Amino acid sequence: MSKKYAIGVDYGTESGRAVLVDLSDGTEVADHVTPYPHNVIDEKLPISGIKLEYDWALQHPQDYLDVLTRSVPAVVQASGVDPADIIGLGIDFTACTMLPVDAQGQPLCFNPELANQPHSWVKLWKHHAAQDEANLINEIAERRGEDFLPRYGGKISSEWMIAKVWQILNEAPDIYEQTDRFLEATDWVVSQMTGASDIVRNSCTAGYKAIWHKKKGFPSNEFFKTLDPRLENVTETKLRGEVVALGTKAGELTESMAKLMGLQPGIAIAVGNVDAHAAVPGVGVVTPGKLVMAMGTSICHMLLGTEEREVEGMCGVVEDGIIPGYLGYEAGQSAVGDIFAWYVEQGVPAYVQAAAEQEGTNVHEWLERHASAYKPGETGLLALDWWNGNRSVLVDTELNGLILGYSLLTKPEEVYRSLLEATAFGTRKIVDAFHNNGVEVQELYACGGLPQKNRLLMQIYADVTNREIKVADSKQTPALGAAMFGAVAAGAANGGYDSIVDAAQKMARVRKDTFKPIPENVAVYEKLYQEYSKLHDYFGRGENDVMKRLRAIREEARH
Ligand SMILES: Nc1ncnc2c1ncn2[C@@H]1O[C@H](COP(=O)(O)OP(=O)(O)O)[C@@H](O)[C@H]1O
Ligand SMILES: O=C(CO)[C@@H](O)[C@@H](O)COP(=O)(O)O
Repeated sequence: MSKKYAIGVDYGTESGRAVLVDLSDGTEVADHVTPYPHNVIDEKLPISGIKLEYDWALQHPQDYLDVLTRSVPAVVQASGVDPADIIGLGIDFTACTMLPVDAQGQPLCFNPELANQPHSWVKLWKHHAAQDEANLINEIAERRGEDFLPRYGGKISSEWMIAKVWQILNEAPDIYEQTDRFLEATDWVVSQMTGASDIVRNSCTAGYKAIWHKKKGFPSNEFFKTLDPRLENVTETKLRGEVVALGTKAGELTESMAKLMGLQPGIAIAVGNVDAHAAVPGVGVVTPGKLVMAMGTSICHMLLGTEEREVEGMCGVVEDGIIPGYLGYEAGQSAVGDIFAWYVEQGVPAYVQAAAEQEGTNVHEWLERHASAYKPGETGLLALDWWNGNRSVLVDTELNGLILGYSLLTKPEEVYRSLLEATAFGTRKIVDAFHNNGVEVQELYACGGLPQKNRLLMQIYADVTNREIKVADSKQTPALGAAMFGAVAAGAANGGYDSIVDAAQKMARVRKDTFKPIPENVAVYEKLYQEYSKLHDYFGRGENDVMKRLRAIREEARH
């Protein structure tokens, strides 16, 4: 039999990338990135120019289709592989990235009559404007003693499906009415490839983002009715659809999409998946004790366990949510690379930019090099990494960033280093929350853009967590994982695999070089972490709500 291949498509925050993978050993034969033409829409709507409120983050669904019709043919062409040997395709996506669609499965924002309504567009995972709804969901769930709350670390996030759906109902009841279904973007894109009239939902986003449970289903109608009588039947109406397990074949590629994507019609299309979750088999992790960090604009922390434990502020624990047969745990930090990007774009003096340009390097690399000259603790700075709120363990999008310890002598590279360290302390909080609550974390695995870009960052993470970090060999780990799920959807009989464990064992690799904790650094960072924890609790657990008061004053000033 000739060699067989699968394609994985990874939908990130700013771009989508396709990778064509050799199924015999996981070699990434070709990859191609399509930046989203509309990127993150957070100021004004396309075409109408209507201004968006603070904390909004939308996307254009056409950008997702563009990735399929640009990046997929590009990898096929670059690889020289015969399309007849490409047997499956899987995708992974940011989540909860959701959209309202009509009865034909078309996004409401494609309708020219609705395109000027912000609520008809895709709400990106980092759309944080449904916090009021999330607060009420949590209050009511707690009052009613809903048993789902502990599975989500005690709090449902404003980033997730139910809060976003409720915000639409509250602020644009006409859009809510005209919505046939609310879909995760990952399920919508899959339906566009399979043409399935009966759209399927994947168990991963249903479980982590829409409070669905393998045995118990969604929360009761009674619960939704208490939230708002208009939501009583939402799970049977606008959230309806069969929920199917990861690795399942959602359907086959249609003739029309095959033509646009340069593939053969009829190949297996796997049900959608989440970027961070796909990355776990992508680095070869299929057993407990190994925390996978998908490190990019944000970090998602993924871990397998054998028992359901309650862990403060985790995003969720879902049976079979990552790898069948295990409980999949997720936690995360809402901004990591985004914080460094903010500093590089908004905080760096002109002389740094000029120096970087003169040396033919970028500003991140310049700052990393200069920050590396400092020893842990030497900057005298300490920061809280809440530039985009706190996802775990506090689950509060209304918290903000903080840097302490400035003096007239503070240098830009010292600030940069303090930001790298702050994100490492945030990760340590998550590692400790799992480990101290019975979900062991022995070693760390890193993938995503950051481990390839910043060695100082990775060494700081090893030192702060006092754990060895293995780095994925793949440059596109979530896409590799998605391709594995595509191969599983195709099945061994067609040259793919029968299980994700088989696929991961054959196709995933980590680099030889690892980041090991340096004992002197560990000791200093332990002291700094204790200080970080004090600040964390003081500003994050209600002792001083100054961050929330500042937000309220800002809102008043804006209106
Ligand atoms: N040298 C660097 N050091 C640290 N962060 C960097 C560096 N270069 C880029 N970044 C950050 O990496 C992030 C993008 O990560 P990447 O994994 O490529 O994207 P995504 O999260 O969208 O998948 C951006 O937030 C950017 O600020
Ligand atoms: O929240 C999740 C997964 O649950 C992510 O999709 C979200 O943090 C976005 O990830 P990226 O930073 O784009 O890699």
